[in-house]
Amino acid sequence: MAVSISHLGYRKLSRVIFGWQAADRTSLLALFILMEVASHWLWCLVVWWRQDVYAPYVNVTLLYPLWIGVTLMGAYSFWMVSRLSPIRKDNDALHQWQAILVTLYSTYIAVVIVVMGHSSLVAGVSLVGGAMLAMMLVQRRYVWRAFLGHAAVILAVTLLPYFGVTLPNLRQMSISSFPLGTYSYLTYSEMTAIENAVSAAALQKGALSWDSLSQLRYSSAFFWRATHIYMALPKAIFIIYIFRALLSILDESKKETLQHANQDELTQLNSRRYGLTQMKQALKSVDNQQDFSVILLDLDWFKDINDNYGHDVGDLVLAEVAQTLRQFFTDEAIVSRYGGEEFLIVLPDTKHDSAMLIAEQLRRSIAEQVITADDDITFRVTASLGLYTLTHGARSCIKQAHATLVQKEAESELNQSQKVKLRPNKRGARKILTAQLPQDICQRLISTADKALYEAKGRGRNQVVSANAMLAEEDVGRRKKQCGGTL
Ligand SMILES: Nc1nc2c(ncn2[C@@H]2O[C@H](COP(=O)(O)OP(=O)(O)OP(=O)(O)O)[C@@H](O)[C@H]2O)c(=O)[nH]1
Repeated sequence: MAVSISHLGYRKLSRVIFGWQAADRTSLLALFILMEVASHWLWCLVVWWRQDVYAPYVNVTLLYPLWIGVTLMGAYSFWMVSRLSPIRKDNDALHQWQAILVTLYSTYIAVVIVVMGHSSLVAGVSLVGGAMLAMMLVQRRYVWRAFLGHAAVILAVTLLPYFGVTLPNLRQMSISSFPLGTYSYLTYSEMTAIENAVSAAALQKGALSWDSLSQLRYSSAFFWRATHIYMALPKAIFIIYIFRALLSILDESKKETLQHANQDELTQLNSRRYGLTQMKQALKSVDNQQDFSVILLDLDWFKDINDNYGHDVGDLVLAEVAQTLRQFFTDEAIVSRYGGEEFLIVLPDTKHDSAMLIAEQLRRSIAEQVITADDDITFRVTASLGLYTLTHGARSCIKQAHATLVQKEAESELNQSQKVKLRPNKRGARKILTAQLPQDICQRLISTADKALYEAKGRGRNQVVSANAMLAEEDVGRRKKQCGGTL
C-alpha cells in the first residue's frame, strides 16, 4: 500500500486506490472502519468525561459495555489494516477475511445503531452508504449478503417494540418537571415524542430565540440529534466523495477504452473497425443523387523499408504518411488505417473524376514527401492506390436487386411455412419494407477498390487505378445486367 506525496490529489489518489490489489483495498476498508470506530470511541469518551452534563439523558451503565465493544472492534480493525496486505497471494484466505470483516462490521454498526438510538439518518447512511463503499473495495457478494442481514436487523429493530420487546438503549430521561414528576423508564418512542415536543415548544414562535436555543442545547433532543449528525454526516460526505471519484474514473476509463477501440495507436487515424462503422453510416446518409468514392492506398515496397532501416523506421514512415493523410483531407473524408501499411479513404458525395484527381494529388504528395529517419538517413516512399466510385445510379440498381432478392427469400419462406402449415413469419414481410443496400456493401466496395489496387501494383506501383475504368473494359452487357460487374 504505497501512496507517495505525488499521489495526493483527488483524482490521482483515487486512481491509485482503484488500481490496488484486492488485499490492499480490503486493508483500506478496514482503515475506514477503524476511523469510524475511532469516532464512536471518542463519543463514548466525551459522554463518560461529561457525565455530569449528559447523565440525565444517557444510561451510563450501558455506556461501559458499548465502549468495550467499540474498543474491541477498533482493535480488530487495526489488526486487519496491517494483517491483510501480506496475504495478497492467498486468495482463499483473503476472501475469508473479507467475509469476516464485512459481517463483523455490519453486526457492529447494527448494534451501535440500536444502542445509541436508531434514527433514519444513521440507519440510512450506514445501510446504503456502508454497502456502497464496501462494494467498491471488497468482494461484492459478501457485501450484498451483509447488506441484506443489516436490512433485516433494521426492520427487526423497528418492529420489535410493537411486540413488547424492549431493546437496550443508551437513551434515558430523568425529568423533574413536565411532563413527568420523577425519573421514569421511557420507551424509545416515548422519549423521541417528548424530545419532539421540547423542540416544537422552542420553535413555537416560528423563530429560535437565544433563550429557547440555550434551552434546546441542554435538552436531550439536541444532544441525540447532534450525536446522530456526528455519526452519519461525515460518513455520508466521505462515501459520496469516494463514489464521485469512482464515477469520474469510470468516465475516464470509458473514454480511454473508446479511444483505444476507435483510434489506431501508431498513426492516430481511425481504427479499421471504426473506419468501417463510419463508412457504413456515411453510405446510409448520402442522398439519392450523390456518388460515393472509396480509395484503398498501400505503400510500395514497405517490407524493404523495414528490412533496410528497421521496424522503428517503418513505424515512423507509417506515422508520417498518416500525418500527410490527415493534412490532405478535410473532415468530410473518412481516413482509417485498414491494415499494416494499407489505408482506407472514404469520400462521401464525391464523383469519380474528382476522386481520381484527389487520389492522383495524394499519390504525388506522398511521393514528394522526404522521410528523415535519423539525421543522416533520408528517403522517399511511394504508394499505389485503387479507387472505386459507387455512382448513384449503380447504388439504386444494387438496392433494387437486393430488394428483389429479399422479397424472393421472403416469398419462399412464406411458401415453406404454408406447406408445413406454420404461421407465416412476420419477419419475412418486414424484410421487404426495410430492404436497402445489402449488409456487406462496404466489404464489396472495398474489395472492388482492392482489385484496382492489385492492378496498380501489377502495373509497376506508384500509380492510381480506377476500378470503374477496369469494369468499363469488361463485358458491357453483363455489367448492365448485374449493376456494375463484380459488385
Ligand atoms: N514497421 C511496421 N511494419 C509493419 C506494420 N504492419 C505491417 N508491417 C510490415 O509491412 C510489410 C508489408 O509487406 P508486404 O505485404 O510484402 O508489402 P510491401 O513490401 O509493401 O510490398 P508491396 O505492397 O507489394 O509493394 C510486412 O513486412 C509487415 O511486417 C507496422 O505496424 N509497422
